[in-house]
Amino acid sequence: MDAASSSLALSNIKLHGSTNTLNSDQRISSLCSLPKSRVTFSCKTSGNLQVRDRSTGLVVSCSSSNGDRDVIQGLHLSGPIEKKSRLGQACCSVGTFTVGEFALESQSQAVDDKVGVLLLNLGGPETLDDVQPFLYNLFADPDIIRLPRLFRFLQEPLAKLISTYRAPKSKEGYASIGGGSPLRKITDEQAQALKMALEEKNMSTNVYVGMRYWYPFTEEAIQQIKRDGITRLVVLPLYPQYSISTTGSSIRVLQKMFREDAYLSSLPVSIIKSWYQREGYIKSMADLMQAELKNFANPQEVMIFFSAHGVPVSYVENAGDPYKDQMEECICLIMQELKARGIGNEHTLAYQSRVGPVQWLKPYTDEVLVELGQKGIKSLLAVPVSFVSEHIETLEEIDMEYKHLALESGIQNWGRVPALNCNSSFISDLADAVIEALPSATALAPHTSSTDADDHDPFLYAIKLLFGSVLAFILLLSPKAFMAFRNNFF
Ligand SMILES: C=CC1=C(C)c2cc3[nH]c(cc4nc(cc5[nH]c(cc1n2)c(C)c5CCC(=O)O)C(CCC(=O)O)=C4C)c(C)c3C=C
Ligand SMILES: [Fe+2]
Repeated sequence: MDAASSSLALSNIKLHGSTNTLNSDQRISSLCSLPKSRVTFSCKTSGNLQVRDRSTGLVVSCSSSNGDRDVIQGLHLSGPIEKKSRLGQACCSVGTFTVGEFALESQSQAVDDKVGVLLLNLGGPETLDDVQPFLYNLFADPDIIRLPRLFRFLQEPLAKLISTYRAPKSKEGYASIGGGSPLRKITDEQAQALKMALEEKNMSTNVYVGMRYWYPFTEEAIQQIKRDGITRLVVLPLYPQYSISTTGSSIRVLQKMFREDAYLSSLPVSIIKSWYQREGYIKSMADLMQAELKNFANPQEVMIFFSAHGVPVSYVENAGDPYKDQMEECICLIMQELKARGIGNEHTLAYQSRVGPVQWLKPYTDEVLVELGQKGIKSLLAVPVSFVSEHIETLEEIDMEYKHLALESGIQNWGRVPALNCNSSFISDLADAVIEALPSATALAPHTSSTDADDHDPFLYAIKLLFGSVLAFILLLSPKAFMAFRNNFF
């Protein structure tokens, strides 16, 4: 069969089933007129067929909302073409089929397509000796302490100062949960579970963990991705809601690395910036809450208390951080899901873990707990909602400090919803999110050799240093500013 009749066969995809869509007939046709050696057809997931130009990486997706059957029939395949997946949708079985002059690799992926998934997370100190250097990395991040441009040169000395003075208090916290953060272990387990969930959905991937402030650092994960020759990458931050201080900060690191590297700058990447609204996540949260409510003697009387990690108000009001809006919408969705299950408890949202001498999102968790106790609330279910793993702020702050405060304030029955960790419906939903994101992978940034022009201009740098030092000196000499700084950070 010649190239023209192959494109005719591909056009059949569109004609065959009314619900089928072809992203671009023209692109499909032009792909079909390429030499056979350059084109790969692959059946990625149920309902999804992809045609890929091996040389340019150009991918055209054809999707069918009613399963693969139409797509596959449209291609006039011969041979054993389908089997039922667990979800009841048709999917391709392994084998090679002929479409015009082309071979259709009907296994779950083309052989030369190496899909990577990069899980982004914050990272945590593994031993008490790691605490100060971990805090240094955190406070040295310009997305965590946002200094005006003129003061940026103070970032590192300030990080050294704050981390040194905060370390003893943080160490106490980490000591009380066993001497270190459980984050690396849990994130590694999530990576493994995600890889297996993707395999069950016929997608073979390498899953990497990239932490922002501790090992394994994002930079290490990216080096491994390069070594492994990954051809498409999905970036999945393990924060359901987007904040400049979390997902935003990690993406900034990635963008810098990708700009400066020829291989990375042409690697097709898809970033899932937030996923708090996904049905699978909402349902998994509702499942955990429903189960926990059953532990109370009178479940319907329990106040549901969502406690989210705070961010400074200026992030939301001045820098346009969508975190607060996304958090509120997320809570609405969870409560709607519970209502649909006949659970209509009262609920409230507060923000925890504030650090530093600035206003954070209100209301504050500790203040609300006291008020609820005073109002006569007797039963309370705490729901950590900004993070999907157990960590110091669930295990120490909520389970110890806030529980103690609540009981002291008159609340008699206390419960806490566990973090999702490796919950199977949650992990399965993350796998779906990866599969859905993959077709839109495109190159992140054009390759440039260097970026910040100011940093290389010695005159501009000297002026900034001079003015910055004078201003910093005046600020630190102000007794009010100094006291606010000392009381809030340490
Ligand atoms: C969505 C979650 C988080 C947001 C938003 C966030 C913002 C944020 N955090 C700090 C300061 C600290 N965070 C610390 C630890 C920490 N924070 C999160 C999550 C969010 N942070 C996690 C998962 C962890 C790690 C926990 C672990 O188990 O190790 C710490 C260190 C711990 C401590 O000393 O309290 C600090 C400090 C700021 C300033 C900020 C927003 C600007
Ligand atoms: Fe934090």
